[in-house]
Amino acid sequence: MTKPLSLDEIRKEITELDSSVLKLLSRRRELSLDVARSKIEVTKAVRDQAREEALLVTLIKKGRDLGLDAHYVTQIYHTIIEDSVLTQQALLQQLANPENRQPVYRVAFLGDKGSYSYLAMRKYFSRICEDLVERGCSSFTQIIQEVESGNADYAMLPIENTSSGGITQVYDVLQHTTCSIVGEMTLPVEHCLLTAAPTTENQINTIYAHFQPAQQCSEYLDTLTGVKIEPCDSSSSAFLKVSELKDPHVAAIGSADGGELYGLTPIKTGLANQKENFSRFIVIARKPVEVAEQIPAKTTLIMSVDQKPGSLVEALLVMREHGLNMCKLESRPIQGNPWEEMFYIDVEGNLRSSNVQSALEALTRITRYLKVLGCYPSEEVSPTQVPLEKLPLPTGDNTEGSSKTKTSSAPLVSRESQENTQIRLRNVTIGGGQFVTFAGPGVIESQAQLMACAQQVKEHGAAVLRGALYPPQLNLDNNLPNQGQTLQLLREAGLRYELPFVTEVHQPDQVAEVARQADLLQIGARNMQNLELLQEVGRTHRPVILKRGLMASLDELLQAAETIMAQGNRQVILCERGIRTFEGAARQTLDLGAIPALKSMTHLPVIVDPTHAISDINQLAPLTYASRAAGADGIIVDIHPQPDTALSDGKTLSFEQFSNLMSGLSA
Ligand SMILES: O=C(O)C(=O)C[C@]1(C(=O)O)C=C[C@@H](O)C=C1
Repeated sequence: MTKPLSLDEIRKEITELDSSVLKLLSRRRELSLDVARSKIEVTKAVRDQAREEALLVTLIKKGRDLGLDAHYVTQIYHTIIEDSVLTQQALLQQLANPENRQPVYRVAFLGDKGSYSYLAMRKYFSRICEDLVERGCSSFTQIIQEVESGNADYAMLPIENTSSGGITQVYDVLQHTTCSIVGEMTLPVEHCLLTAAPTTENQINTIYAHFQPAQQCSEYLDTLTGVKIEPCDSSSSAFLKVSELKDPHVAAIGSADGGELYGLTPIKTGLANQKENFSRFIVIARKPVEVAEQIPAKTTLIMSVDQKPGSLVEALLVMREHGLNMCKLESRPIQGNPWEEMFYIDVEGNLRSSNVQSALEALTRITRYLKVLGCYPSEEVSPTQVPLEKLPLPTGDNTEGSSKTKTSSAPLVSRESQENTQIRLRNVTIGGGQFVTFAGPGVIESQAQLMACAQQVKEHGAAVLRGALYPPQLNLDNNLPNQGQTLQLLREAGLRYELPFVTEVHQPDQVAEVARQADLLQIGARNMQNLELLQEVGRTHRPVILKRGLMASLDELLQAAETIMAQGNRQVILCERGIRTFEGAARQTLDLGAIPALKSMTHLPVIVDPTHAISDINQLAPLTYASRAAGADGIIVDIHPQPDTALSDGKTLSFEQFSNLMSGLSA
């Protein structure tokens, strides 16, 4: 028998392997630069998602043969491809703007080392130059002045955040600057509570924070009592203050990476109101840049229009007439002209292109003021997803040619009112023709059980993680995670496996908190006619799965959907889950006929949950295929590492059975 390797020997081999991986990554980067050069001659776009998809399919297959799971391989290659795209874009931009090339740039930003602007600046310029001279500033006006006066080559300015919205002071300085926007980047912002001395959260009585992070964490801060919030002019000055005080009662809000530069340690993470908290930054320079044709470009305009009815609409219609997608519209008061607004508009398009040029000509004729703030490469590299079926069946469109039923007492849900509703959850579209699988434990029992299920969900190409929050039919004394813990577990699993997640709401007072964290809400069959719950869910912006009541007619289901939609939330997914009949073989009878019937009555997506309508788990796959054949947009299934011990009251698939089901769906 060979002697097992010692820890030192294993580590030596790991280090050698990692060095080889780095060499290969460096060679891959060189090759992507060659690809970029080859694309100049043929003016081919940098991004080729068909090629990415084919590559991912090959790599996932190869990975599986080597014992690597699909999620792991996909995650790594999303990062590698993103790097490849951004590296190619940086090269093409340099070639398109040779006069801007310098080994060292001077960059102005808010705060000092460790601020979010500092982290964004380091990340953005790492691809563009060899070194940076950092010019930390104490205000946005000072930052712009640094560039306008020639003290800095560039400025990095935060422009918007997914929790707190547009950064109005930055919009205001842009109204008067002579500089141009030449770039953008998005940074994930993970706010933490950081301290300099060993302590616990409940000992903290003072928190130092910049206004923006404090606003983005307002819901967390509102839960604290007797804690003083000390405003600072940047996150880095908050770090500095806390590092100087070294007091166990004092903390700062900021990023873990930034805090580390000041010797601070995070004692709590994930403080932001939104679970996915991102900030977008813009890069400013004295002169505009050209954007290479191979790169997706954005153009930012500011304009003011006449103070008469319809002026803004007329201006916006110009974008539509020229086929320009507008990805941002903000307004700010015009300084010095009370009640007059300046509109900031981002459109997807290159300033040099004929449609942007002719749109600008048309706008010049109908606006009072119009200025291009800049045209710059779009840095959004959305990850390519490999679809479950390489050739998806057009399941969502089975209603074509069917008579459009008028549901007169439910005008919002009626098929007459519009074409099929499609609901987007990150990269998943429900109701768009693809059959979507929702899978996960019926009842969340522990972190290990949920993580194991989430791993399977991802590995087998299901699109949404499901997990029940409160099992009302179970005794809650038995150490199950409570509502807060369950949401936290789902959030962790969703983040780790990049899966949107759905969970059930039972009472109106749960809705706001669940809607803050989950991607999708679910109303159970027994609550289908709970008016207050329907109305509360209708007031949120989260899509909702509405299950048909055990004894509800299709009209009653549609009335319930109408109640939700009447409150403003138009993102309703209907779910057939079996109804009570005289047949006692299973708890309920799946009404397959409801699928095409609903499809002819409403434009809303329809999914199926067969969990309670089978007497044996082997009946689940045939009903799933039948649901797809009948035109359903998706299926909900329960999975569990040990189905025999599952606390869920429905029939549950083992991982192996789930794997077989997913293979059947992709065949
Ligand atoms: O093959 C290409 O065309 C590339 O640009 C390379 C690459 C990659 O890194 O694999 C990068 C971007 C494209 O979207 C597709 C693939």
